[in-house]
Amino acid sequence: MNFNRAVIKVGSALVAPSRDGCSGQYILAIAQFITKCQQQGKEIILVSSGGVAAGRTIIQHGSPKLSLSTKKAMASVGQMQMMANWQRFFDVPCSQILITQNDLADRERFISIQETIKIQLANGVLPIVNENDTVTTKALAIGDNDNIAALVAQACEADSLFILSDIDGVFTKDPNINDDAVLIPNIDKITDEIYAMAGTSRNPLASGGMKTKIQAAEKAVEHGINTYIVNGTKSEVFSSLLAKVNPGTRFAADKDIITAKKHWLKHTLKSRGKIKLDPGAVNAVVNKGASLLPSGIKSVTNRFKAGDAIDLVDARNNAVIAKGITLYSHYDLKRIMGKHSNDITDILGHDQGDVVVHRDDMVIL
Ligand SMILES: Nc1ncnc2c1ncn2[C@@H]1O[C@H](COP(=O)(O)OP(=O)(O)O)[C@@H](O)[C@H]1O
Ligand SMILES: N[C@@H](CCC(=O)OP(=O)(O)O)C(=O)O
Repeated sequence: MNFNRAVIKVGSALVAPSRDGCSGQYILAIAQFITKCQQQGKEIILVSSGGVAAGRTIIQHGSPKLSLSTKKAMASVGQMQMMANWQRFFDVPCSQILITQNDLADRERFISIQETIKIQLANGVLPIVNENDTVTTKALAIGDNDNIAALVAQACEADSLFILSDIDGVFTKDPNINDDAVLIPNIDKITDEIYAMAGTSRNPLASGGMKTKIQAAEKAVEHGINTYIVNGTKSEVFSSLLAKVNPGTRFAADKDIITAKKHWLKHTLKSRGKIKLDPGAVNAVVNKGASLLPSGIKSVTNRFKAGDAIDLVDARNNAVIAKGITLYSHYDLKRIMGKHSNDITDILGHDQGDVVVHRDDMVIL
């Protein structure tokens, strides 16, 4: 359980336990844990939820089910309260980093976030990240900080991710509604069976429940990041972590780490379209590690630009075999599909290179 750089994700229930403004009830023990880690020379990045719960008393609301705009208004005012609440427990300066899915999906912005965090860590700052709720739309929002925390852990090359919630870890079913639920201390492989155990949250101000925590763990372990889901309401949990004892559920990091870029491509970028490949192209891409040439493309679906992520589909059975970044738009691809690479310039009047999807910009699924 050794770690040098960790992302710690703190859920709404810990920041604002009564769902009405912030409290120090659980934050104090978490802040003490972070301080002890920092004193041992470890680097910590905090991902904190709780903006909506913290701002709930300030924005008027009628029904218990809040609209997206009301939640955004709460989040933006609650963010100030939440940051102030954290800062009062630290002597080190805290920084506020608000990000969206678009920021993480754009390679340049991803690198910008990465550089900012690294410089702050080198200067003894505690970065505190949350989703920028004001500017997100329903379609674009990652919508939960569990997944954001996994992506941040990847961006700042953390070796561990701690997801602190109001529950001891992953149980065989939701323990809040099933008395016979049993805690699973170690998960070596995240299977459909594990996902089937994970339910939603009963807290209307939280977003994901256990499902998004498992998704986050899957993203993180695949990137070589050990992930823990532990109970942040129990101060003894932090003594266990400092004593290198697992107090909750541990997901072991994948030994076969895929590169940062492929991880970003697979998990963060949304596919904008699909192209169907003939058997020769499928074989070349899947078995020979080749780039995709226009000659192997049989059809193009949806509208997309050069630089977008698209699905590569086996035309024989419609199975998605890979995801990659296309160097050509749907419009250009419709004109060069099935053609030899040497003919691209003649057909289009320009060319972006011989290949449609380069091997380095592709992940096999
Ligand atoms: N299999 C499961 N194991 C543990 N908790 C589960 C499970 N399925 C659903 N849950 C629920 O997930 C909740 C934690 O998620 P959530 O409320 O979103 O926390 P946070 O606000 O910390 O992100 C638990 O309180 C529990 O009710
Ligand atoms: N950006 C939102 C985070 C919502 C969220 O992910 O909540 P949770 O499931 O408690 O981690 C907020 O600050 O309230």
